[in-house]
Amino acid sequence: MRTLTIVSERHTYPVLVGAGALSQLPWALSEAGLDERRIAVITDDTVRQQPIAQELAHVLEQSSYDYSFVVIPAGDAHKSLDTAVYVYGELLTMGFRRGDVIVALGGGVVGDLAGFVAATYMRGVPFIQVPTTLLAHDSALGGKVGVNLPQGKNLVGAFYPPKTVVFDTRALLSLPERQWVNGMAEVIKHALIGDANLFAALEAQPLRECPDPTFLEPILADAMQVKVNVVNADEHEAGLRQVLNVGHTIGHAIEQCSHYELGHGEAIAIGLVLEADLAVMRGMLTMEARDRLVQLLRAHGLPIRPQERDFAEIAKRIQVDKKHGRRGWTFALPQAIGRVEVVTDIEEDEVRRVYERAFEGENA
Ligand SMILES: NC(=O)c1ccc[n+]([C@@H]2O[C@H](COP(=O)([O-])OP(=O)(O)OC[C@H]3O[C@@H](n4cnc5c(N)ncnc54)[C@H](O)[C@@H]3O)[C@@H](O)[C@H]2O)c1
Ligand SMILES: O=C(O)C(=O)C[C@@H](O)[C@H](O)[C@H](O)COP(=O)(O)O
Ligand SMILES: [Zn+2]
Repeated sequence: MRTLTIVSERHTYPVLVGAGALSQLPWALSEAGLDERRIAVITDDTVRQQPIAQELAHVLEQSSYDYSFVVIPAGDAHKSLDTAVYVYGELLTMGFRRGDVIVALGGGVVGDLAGFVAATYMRGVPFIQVPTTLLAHDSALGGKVGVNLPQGKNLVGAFYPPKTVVFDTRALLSLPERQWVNGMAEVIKHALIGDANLFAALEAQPLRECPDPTFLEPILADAMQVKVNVVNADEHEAGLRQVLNVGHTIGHAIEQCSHYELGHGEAIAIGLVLEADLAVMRGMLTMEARDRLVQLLRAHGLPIRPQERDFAEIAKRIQVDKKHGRRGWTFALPQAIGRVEVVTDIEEDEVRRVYERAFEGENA
């Protein structure tokens, strides 16, 4: 098992990663000063049926914790204020108090929503992330919590760090192949941002399915370390943290336009390609590096072309992205494999050009 450390303004917290990490949860609760608290485990109706949920219940029972499950419907369409209101109601019904603890058991949807509930219920209760998807190697770290609005992704939220993250990689054994691949998009994103060696290792041996834990752990830890380094330098996204958003300015718009038919990682893969095209058009990135990115995404079975033909629909959603200042649009664009830069003067017309070009010669 490996431990990474995140230094937040509120508190420093450990990220435990490895097969069997869940057995460390009572220790982690105790280290965070949360012994003998009441626990609400927020999860979704798919994760509730998985072995990892039974395992969590077993661990809590063994340590005599008083716990209850609060179950929400699976899927990004439910990462909403309506679902948060439902969860607040369930917590009130069970008499959940300020001193009690929320455990987010699930992928990024559960983590973001449960974290948002934790940040806001009675003005804030402690919470713990127990990620269960590969994609959540990203979402469980860094304290961004929130929900979507009909107008755009993650438009309401907070920076609210968990007390600890316990990532038991055995959870990934029940993940469907599509969800594995979905998570690989953010692993590739982390390699693109800050680890050219990881990028090359994935080129040499693509991970189309969950490998043996001894092989997976260092790869996962390297991807997570890229995020940890950025978050530790700029927790509240004053500047540098925007690099973690590469692929997302267009990707979020694509994700929402698909009405969440596309997974987050699938949409981000398409966004990464289009934003790499934009970087090439601006003379920031070589065509060779762009082609390596496209090949790596393809090798992992990720989509690389958008489906939504109406750029106006995409532009409407890009417009509400949280990164933009008052002048142009702000994008995080790749400069090289292992380096991303924030650009603040992107014109809508440039994005339209790369977007519409993606449909040219599509049947060739
Ligand atoms: N806060 C952040 O920093 C951050 C970072 C990246 C992504 N996100 C957010 O994360 C979300 C995407 O996360 P996701 O892809 O994990 O989606 P998700 O939580 O919807 O999980 C994907 C699917 O896998 C199922 N699932 C989860 N764990 C499983 C398991 N162990 N076995 C079987 N099925 C399982 C879920 O029920 C769901 O149907 C998006 O809303 C995105 O905006 C947030
Ligand atoms: O942690 C970050 O910062 C990220 O940008 C990670 C992204 O992968 C993630 O999807 C995040 O939720 C996007 O944040 P947002 O600020 O664009 O909503
Ligand atoms: Zn993301």
